[in-house]
Amino acid sequence: MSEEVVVFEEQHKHPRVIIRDFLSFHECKELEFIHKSSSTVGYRPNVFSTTLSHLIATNSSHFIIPFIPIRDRLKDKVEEFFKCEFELFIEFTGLISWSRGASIGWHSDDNRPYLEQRHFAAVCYLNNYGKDFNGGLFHFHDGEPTSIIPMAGDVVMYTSDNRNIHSVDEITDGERLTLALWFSRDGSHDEDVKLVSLLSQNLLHKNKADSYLPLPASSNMYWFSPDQASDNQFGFNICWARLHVLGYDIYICQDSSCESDVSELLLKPVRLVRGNELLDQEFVNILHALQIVHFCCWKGSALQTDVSITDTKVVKLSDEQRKRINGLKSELLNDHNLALRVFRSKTSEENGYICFDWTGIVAAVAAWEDYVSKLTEQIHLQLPSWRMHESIYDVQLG
Ligand SMILES: O=C(O)CCC(=O)C(=O)O
Ligand SMILES: [Fe+2]
Repeated sequence: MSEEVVVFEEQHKHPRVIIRDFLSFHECKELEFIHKSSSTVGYRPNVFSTTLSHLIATNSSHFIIPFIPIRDRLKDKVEEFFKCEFELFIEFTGLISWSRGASIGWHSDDNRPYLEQRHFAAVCYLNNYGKDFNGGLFHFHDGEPTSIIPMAGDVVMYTSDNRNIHSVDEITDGERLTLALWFSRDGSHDEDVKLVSLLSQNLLHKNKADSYLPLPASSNMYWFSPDQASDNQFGFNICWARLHVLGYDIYICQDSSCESDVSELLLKPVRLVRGNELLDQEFVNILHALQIVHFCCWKGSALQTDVSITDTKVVKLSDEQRKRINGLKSELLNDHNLALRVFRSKTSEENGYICFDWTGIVAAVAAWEDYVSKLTEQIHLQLPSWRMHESIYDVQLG
């Protein structure tokens, strides 16, 4: 599909552009996979985010690779459209999802002292209004267009100043996902410098073989509470909840009965459970299991065809194991209905209830390993050039 650039009258008064089909279906789905398996609770109520520095901090630096060509293309387009070639730096890159209850009133994106460096914004829509979520329309206060209906693959670019005051309606259902970037003319706010330094510290001393297994951040970063301002004990762990809405339970393998610290629990090996079936396959921690399940959702039927399944071992869950699962669930998912309201997808197909089969998960384990090891190889090949230039870009390796 080729992109279509939509420009509007009074460009000088309201510098903005929409590009339809800027991202491919594959790019949207890959970023959705990364977000749903790596996000943390965000900076505002009912918002979740995945930043590049968070990916590095959780041993998932390789997930930066799919962002790189997209960032390059976005920066080129912003510079071309707003006529500032070679002048911009990327200030922030992040995947941001909003679920039921999230909204933002009229604002410009540079409206706080600590945001003054933001000169341009690019918001890419990764899923669809009406299908994946309801509510969440984008509005400009003045000029054309007055509203934007988010559609996967489209991007809106605008200056961050008060010529582009905008708002987003409250999400009423589902989860609205975007890739948001801000650009600055001020090189001291270049996020690449910071990211390259983090990558260097994280990757240089690591054993390549296990460098792609995820490592959870502190547990409060995954704790959703209805009232985020207070240290509310009600709510849920978002990793557990994302698996729960897809029909899975988590069995924590080592004896965790005396474990009171949730952070410790998140670091333990886990197994996946569905109904009274336990898959006889250990994942290093809950994030690892979450990645496999979302990888399976992403790849779907494409997985089964090229992997032969001979050793799918499923055992019956014992009463003792069920008791332990329920005990942990009452702690980590103490508001079950809230979790469903926040994460339940609008389409039951995506919730994985149709044609569920353990062989899909087993196939996903092998295919995921192949996928992440290739990304890891890429990051090790490109990092020396990034270090040299203090910039993250698509290195053409001859
Ligand atoms: O997600 C959108 O459509 C815009 C979000 C926004 O305005 C912001 O994060 O400042
Ligand atoms: Fe905004």
